[in-house]
Amino acid sequence: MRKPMTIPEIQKMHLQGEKITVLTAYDYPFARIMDEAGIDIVLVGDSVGSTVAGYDNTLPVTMDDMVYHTRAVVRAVRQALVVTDLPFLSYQIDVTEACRNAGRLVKEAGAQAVKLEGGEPMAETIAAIVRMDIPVMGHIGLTPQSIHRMGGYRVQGRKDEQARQLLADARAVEQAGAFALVLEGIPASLARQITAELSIPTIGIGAGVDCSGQVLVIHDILGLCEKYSPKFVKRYADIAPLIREGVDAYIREVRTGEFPTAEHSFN
Ligand SMILES: Nc1nc(=O)c2c([nH]1)NC[C@@H]1CN(c3ccc(C(=O)N[C@@H](CCC(=O)O)C(=O)O)cc3)CN21
Ligand SMILES: CC(C)C(=O)C(=O)O
Ligand SMILES: [Mg+2]
Repeated sequence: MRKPMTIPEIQKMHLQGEKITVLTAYDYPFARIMDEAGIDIVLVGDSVGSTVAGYDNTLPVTMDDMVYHTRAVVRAVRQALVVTDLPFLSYQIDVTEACRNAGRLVKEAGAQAVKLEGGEPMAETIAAIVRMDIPVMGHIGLTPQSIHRMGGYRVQGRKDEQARQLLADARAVEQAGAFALVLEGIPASLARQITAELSIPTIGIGAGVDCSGQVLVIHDILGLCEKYSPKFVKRYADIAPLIREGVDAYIREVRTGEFPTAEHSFN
């Protein structure tokens, strides 16, 4: 049996140069399947807003949403490390509120670590959460909670000045005590440079092959989210037609009286 994933185990993988695999999950059945497949980290992302709830972006997602989805995922996971996103407005107002909300995800929901978006300006917040012995994963580059500042989901760090800022952000997040850093939507060469500069692992999404690991949204790799098609998504399966096939057959059989038969009925 595989060893349960822990923060020290992630550090060991990184030291040994093993790629770290991360996928999002928001519910029991998906989490169960990817855990059994051997995923290293299950991320309960605030992308639950776009994938499951049908919002246009991640901003409406609440702390209660994240607690609910994390509890479902935690019940399913036996081996992987469970990390949960702090949603918009749960950590930006002040450090005290950030600490309380990070604590809720661990205490009420069972997350083993939390993730939050932002670089240098978030260093103090990251350090305070880490001081409570809650491991923090950073997230810089294309940070979806900054959609209105960015003016849409745009690749970040293409200009020299922005690239320098992202490198400073990455250093600040590491310095604050984060155990890993998500790099989203930045040029591959910049992600390679940041990964080389840091001693903590980087987890890329749209950040090229030279990150220490990769993360994608489960609905995207299975063809269940047609809303966005970012260049960085690879569709590994197309399950929407399978779902449609099952639903079509059910509707047809109920309408014709083919279902239920005696086999599905009680005497
Ligand atoms: N299902 C899902 N997958 C995600 O990856 C995801 C979410 N939801 N919700 C929150 C954000 C939104 N994300 C996105 C969405 C679209 C692009 C996108 O279309 N990017 C353009 C880049 C354009 C440019 O060059 O600046 C692309 O072509 O990939 C990127 C990230 C990532 N996150
Ligand atoms: C895509 C990952 C990094 C994320 O933040 C999310 O799923 O919310
Ligand atoms: Mg997120």
